[in-house]
Amino acid sequence: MAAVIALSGCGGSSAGSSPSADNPYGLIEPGTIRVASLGDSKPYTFTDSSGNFTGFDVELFKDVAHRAGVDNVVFTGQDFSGLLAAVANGQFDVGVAAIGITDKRKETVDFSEGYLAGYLTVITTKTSGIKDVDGLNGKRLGVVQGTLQEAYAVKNFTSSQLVRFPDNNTAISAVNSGAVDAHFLDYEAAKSYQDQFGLVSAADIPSFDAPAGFAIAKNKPEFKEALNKGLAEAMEDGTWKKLYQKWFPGSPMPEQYLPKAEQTSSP
Ligand SMILES: NC(=O)CC[C@H](NC[C@@]1(O)OC[C@@H](O)[C@@H](O)[C@@H]1O)C(=O)O
Repeated sequence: MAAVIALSGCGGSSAGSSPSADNPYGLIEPGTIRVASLGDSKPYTFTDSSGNFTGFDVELFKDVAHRAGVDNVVFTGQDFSGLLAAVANGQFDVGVAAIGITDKRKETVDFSEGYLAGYLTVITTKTSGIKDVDGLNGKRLGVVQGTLQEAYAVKNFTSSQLVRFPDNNTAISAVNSGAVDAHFLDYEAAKSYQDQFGLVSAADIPSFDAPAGFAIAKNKPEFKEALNKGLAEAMEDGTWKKLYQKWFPGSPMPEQYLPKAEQTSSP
């Protein structure tokens, strides 16, 4: 006898609830923001030793949510490949995980304004002999399923054997065990794994055309507007800069997210 699972009536469209007076952002549960995130993309989004989610993206989102009037923010770890679908089908109100904004992804979800533009990085062991992207020819390259790295590698690293992983931790274990020769992930996460395991960077590929944004279900204009307003305030009052310096010390700082008075390049 198949168990009949009664879904708690949350009304509204399949992607969470429709906005109403007591639920202006159309959240699944009024007053709570449910966030789909990742546990192993340090320092963007990761779980610390007590299992709490933290990192640049996490702290920036919590700041923005506070500015939007919501302080009850619940993070859940996901595989990256299922994250956008889970937001699109209303399981979560938002995806926060250094998710690059692309037109392809906009077919599934909507995005806030961008809040972080950086690089995609190939990391490898000191003994692999891989010193640049040409060194990837004939080699086994790890990618996390569903990432921009996967899409880029399929298009550009056609002489490599791509090996798909559910997350960075399993991919890095494969690099360390020699099951793959290199892994392709985000710059700051790469730096974190390099420090942890003595790995080295072989290539940094700019991804400025796909800055990270908060992913939300389509047709949630009130929620999107509140997130964008909070992001703009956090950038203008220097909160963004403070978090960037905390989580990415020493990294070059993109100017476009600094207070207007500190932006030197012409508009
Ligand atoms: N957390 C992940 O594994 C996401 C991997 C990958 N992040 C790319 C990105 O959003 O990372 C932060 C910034 O460097 C962006 O420029 C970049 O596109 C993606 O969106 O597919």
